[in-house]
Amino acid sequence: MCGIIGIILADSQGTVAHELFDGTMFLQHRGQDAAGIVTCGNKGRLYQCKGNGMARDVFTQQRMSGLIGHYGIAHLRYPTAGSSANSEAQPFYVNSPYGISLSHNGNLVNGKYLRDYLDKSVHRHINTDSDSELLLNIFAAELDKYHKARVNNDDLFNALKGVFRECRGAYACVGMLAGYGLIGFRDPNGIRPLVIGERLKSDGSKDYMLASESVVLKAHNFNTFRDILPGEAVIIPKNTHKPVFKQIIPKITYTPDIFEYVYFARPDSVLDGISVYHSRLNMGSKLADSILKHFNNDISQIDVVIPVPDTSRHSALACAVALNLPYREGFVKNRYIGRTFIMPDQKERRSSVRRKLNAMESEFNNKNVLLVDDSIVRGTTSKEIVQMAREAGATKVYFASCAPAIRHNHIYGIDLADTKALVAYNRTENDVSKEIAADKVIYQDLNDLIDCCSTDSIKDFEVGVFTGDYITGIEQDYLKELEESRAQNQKLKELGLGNSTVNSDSVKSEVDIGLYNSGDYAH
Ligand SMILES: O=P(O)(O)OC[C@H]1O[C@H](OP(=O)(O)OP(=O)(O)O)[C@H](O)[C@@H]1O
Ligand SMILES: NC(=O)CC[C@H](N)C(=O)O
Ligand SMILES: [Mg+2]
Repeated sequence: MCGIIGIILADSQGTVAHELFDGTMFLQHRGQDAAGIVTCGNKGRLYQCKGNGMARDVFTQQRMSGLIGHYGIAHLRYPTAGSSANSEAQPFYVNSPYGISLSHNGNLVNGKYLRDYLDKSVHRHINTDSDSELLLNIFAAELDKYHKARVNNDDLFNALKGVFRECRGAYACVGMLAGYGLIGFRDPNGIRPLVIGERLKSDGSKDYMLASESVVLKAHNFNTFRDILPGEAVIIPKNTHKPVFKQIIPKITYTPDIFEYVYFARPDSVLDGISVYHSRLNMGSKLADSILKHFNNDISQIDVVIPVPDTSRHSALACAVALNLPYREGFVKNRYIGRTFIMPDQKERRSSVRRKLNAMESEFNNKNVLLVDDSIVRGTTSKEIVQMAREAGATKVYFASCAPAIRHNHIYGIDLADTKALVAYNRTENDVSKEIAADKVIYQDLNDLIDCCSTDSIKDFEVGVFTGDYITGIEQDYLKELEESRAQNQKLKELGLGNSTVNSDSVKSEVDIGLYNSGDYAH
């Protein structure tokens, strides 16, 4: 899913890097693989610090001290295209034209076409397998068409029109044109989120921030904010320091990815006017209805509702209240282990569940427990958790999911390339119960989930992961190629070649050209 941030301060002598760094702390849950910041100094020079790792490890004090300038962008990466090579850490940069850097959240689904177009028609060199590098180069190629020494807002908006025309898929982006200012834009279906806010200063001037989630804005006192709309762009030039909004192309749909509400986003964010927290409470209450149905309205055989920390906590509580059953925190979460689902490989994910969650016997011993999680995806967590509940003495273990069964790829920003890895793939509910060794598995109904998130203005969501119908459609063979490339990356990683220098084109190397994309230059 990735997290993106852009900030421009009113004070042109100010330093933005600290706030960008602080902002990444609020979006770490969106990407744990790589982090990056690029700032722009007064002479229009860009300063960069990026590489693989969590934000706190990449942004050391020493590296941060070199990030000069009052505007800049940041990125937290959860790889969903290409590989997890250092060279694919974002923001990406191209020096021509004008010096552009870009942070992208989402996935393009017509990468093959874009790669071909960039190569054969506009002759731009692409150095990695990242779709974000393609997007940036499309933008650069569009801007190049004006053959101008200096561009203006209209040129930028027109170039974005070209981006919207060429790029298919999900993209919420913040970009920066060296010496010019900040840019933000969102795909015409509004699949991935992007919020803009302002912070009024005592002298009447304003700072501006763009971010994936409202929680970052609130935390930094950017109190007036709104969502960038599908197909809309904003430019905040450093000279005028006034945001200029433009609907670049008419919105096609307004269909945010429902998985933001199920799992991705922080509960204290409001995205597209929908409170993530409230949607999760709704999911818990609605799930109670399905549970009652499954038990023919007799839940006397359930003693206690227990959440699977972290994400399902609020839903599980609402579910327990609706069922009039006790709620207990039977699993203690180790706060030093990050999200397991977005870890890059399965072995790591599996062992992390046990390191992350520990069962308290007193809450399980001789009890029939109803475990509630936000979703069951590969089943890594649920399998382990059910077993832990039994080891802790549970008599019966029922497992309920706030999301419906996941049987399809998520193509807009979740690393779920291989459908066969999904525990519900080609399996019924009963099969899934057997697979995770639960006594019963209960899923939320899709229409109920949609109801939980709907508002007066947004009633449709991107739900392809549940239905296999994707809002943008996909390029022929896209899924097959995605599966193949992700499988190959996985194999290389298992062989320990993911970051090596072995002489093979398919190996992602630390020594991919480092001119603009190395993470280590700042040591
Ligand atoms: O079926 P799986 O493949 O295991 O995926 C689903 C699980 O992964 C996520 O937890 P995660 O540990 O990533 O994050 P959380 O702490 O926010 O719940 C999610 O909340 C589910 O618990
Ligand atoms: N999860 C995301 O948004 C990833 C962005 C981009 N597709 C990448 O893999 O770097
Ligand atoms: Mg979880």
